[in-house]
Order: sequence, then C-alpha cells, then structure tokens
Amino acid sequence: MALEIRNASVIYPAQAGRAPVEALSNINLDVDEHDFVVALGASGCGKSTLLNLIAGFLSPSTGKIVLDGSDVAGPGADRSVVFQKHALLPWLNVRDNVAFGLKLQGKGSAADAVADRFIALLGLSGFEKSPVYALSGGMQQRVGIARALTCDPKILLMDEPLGALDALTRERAQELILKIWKDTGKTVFLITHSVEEALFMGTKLIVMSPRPGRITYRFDLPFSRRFLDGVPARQVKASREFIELREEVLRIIFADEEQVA
Ligand SMILES: Nc1ncnc2c1ncn2[C@@H]1O[C@H](COP(=O)(O)OP(=O)(O)OP(=O)(O)O)[C@@H](O)[C@H]1O
Repeated sequence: MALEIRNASVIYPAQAGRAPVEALSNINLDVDEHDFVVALGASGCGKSTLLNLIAGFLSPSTGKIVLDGSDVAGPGADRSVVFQKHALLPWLNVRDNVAFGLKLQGKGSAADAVADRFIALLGLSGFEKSPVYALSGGMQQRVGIARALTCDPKILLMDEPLGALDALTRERAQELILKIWKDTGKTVFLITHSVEEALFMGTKLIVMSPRPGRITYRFDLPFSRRFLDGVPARQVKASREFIELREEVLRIIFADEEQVA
C-alpha cells in the first residue's frame, strides 16, 4: 500500500458574501505501508479536509491523491473512517454493528465470524449481543474501530477518535489501537488535537498551519515502537526525548493559535 498526495489544494467556494477558503495549499505527502501518520495543528488548519480527500469524500481543487497507483476518485472499501462520533446504529447489537459494512458488501455469510474476530481483538468478547446504547463511550468507540477493521481496508482513517473519552480510557484506547496496528499491519492516518497522543502513537507526524492549510513540519517518531517493544506507556511519555519534542511541537502550535486569535 502506498498513498501519494501530490500538490493537492482545496478551495471551498465563497458562501454568504464571504471570500473562498483555501483550506489546503500544495500538500505533498507519502504514506508507506504500515505507516502510522498523525496530523496535528491549530484549529482550521485543514486536518479534516485532508482526511476527507484521502477518504474520497472530497476532490482536490488541484493536484491528486494516488492509492496503490490509482487516482482516488471517491470513497471505496479500501479506506475506512472512524469519526469522533462513532455513528453506530443504536437499534443493532454489537455484532450486527461490526458486521454491518461486510453485509452491505454482500458478504453476509462470513460476516458474523469476521465480526467476532474483531470484537475479540478489541476486547469486546461477551458483548456480541449487547445493544450498543448500553455500552460505555470507550466501548462504543471500540465497536466503531472493530467495524472499520472488518472491511479489511488498506488504510484506516481516524478523525479525533478518542477526543470524547476521559483521560484514563483514552490512554488505554491509545495502547489498544497501537497493539491492533501492530497485529493487523494496517496503515493508519489519525487526526488528533493532543500533542502527547500524536507523539506516542505516530511513526510520522505532520504539523499543519492554517490560512492557508499546509504542512509546515514533519517528524519521524520512535515512541510507539518503544511501547510495542515492551517499554511501559507512561515511561515512554515521561522520557526526556518525548518531553522535549512535546514542548517543541506545542510551541509551534501555540504560535499558530496566537496568529489565528
Ligand atoms: N464545507 C466548507 N465550506 C467552507 N469552508 C469550510 C468547509 N469545511 C471547512 N471549511 C474551512 O476550511 C478550513 C479548514 O477546515 P478543517 O475542518 O479541515 O480544519 P481542521 O484542522 O480539521 O479544524 P478543527 O481542528 O477545528 O477540526 C477552516 O477555515 C474551515 O472553516
């Protein structure tokens, strides 16, 4: 799997007497198989617009998005999206929610078995028949991730998936997502507002700036691999290297926030 974004820009047309918005300007990004790319940046810098381009929900005004040699021309089963609001179907139980995408693709006979495998991977065994409204927020978000994984996407796109969780649940979910990333070998593109989450989870970090939205900094990150090699998460996050980079990235983002304010 290789994703290439070449000179992509997005201009939202003028609305209600306002000027057009250059949400993304000249974005270039290479994502290799099994990369875990994290996008971070001040509000309005175009993170969701970039995710929507990769998902195919939006077409670039200029430039192109290429996935495995083919231009992205719309949404497809090779890309799954997990949103902050998980968009589960409240009248269905956990298994039926997780199997939903496969059944839509006409793979009904195998769907339940595949769903149960991902339900187990996300630590939800025993809840297959529970209605989703009866689950905690953290469990519902895990159902959403299981559902996205059942379709076996080439790339998993996540827009602030853990933003609504309390601090402890969020840390546990970060660790779980990293273990699943390792086990499944998926390629991940994740948006977050948390600098600590970005540094801990990503293998590649892009920092974006607004007006127009563009990539201003890129970092290769070693921290998730250290955690997966057995170093406890808190120890990784408390290391001097992690804290120094966290402060550097925070300075970049605060400078952008002040310019916008
Ligand atoms: N449909 C739209 N029409 C017009 N402008 C839009 C539209 N969607 C987003 N924008 C504008 O484009 C810019 C980028 O928005 P986007 O939501 O991609 O940023 P973001 O970095 O994801 O923001 P946040 O962190 O607040 O979610 C912002 O100025 C936003 O107001």
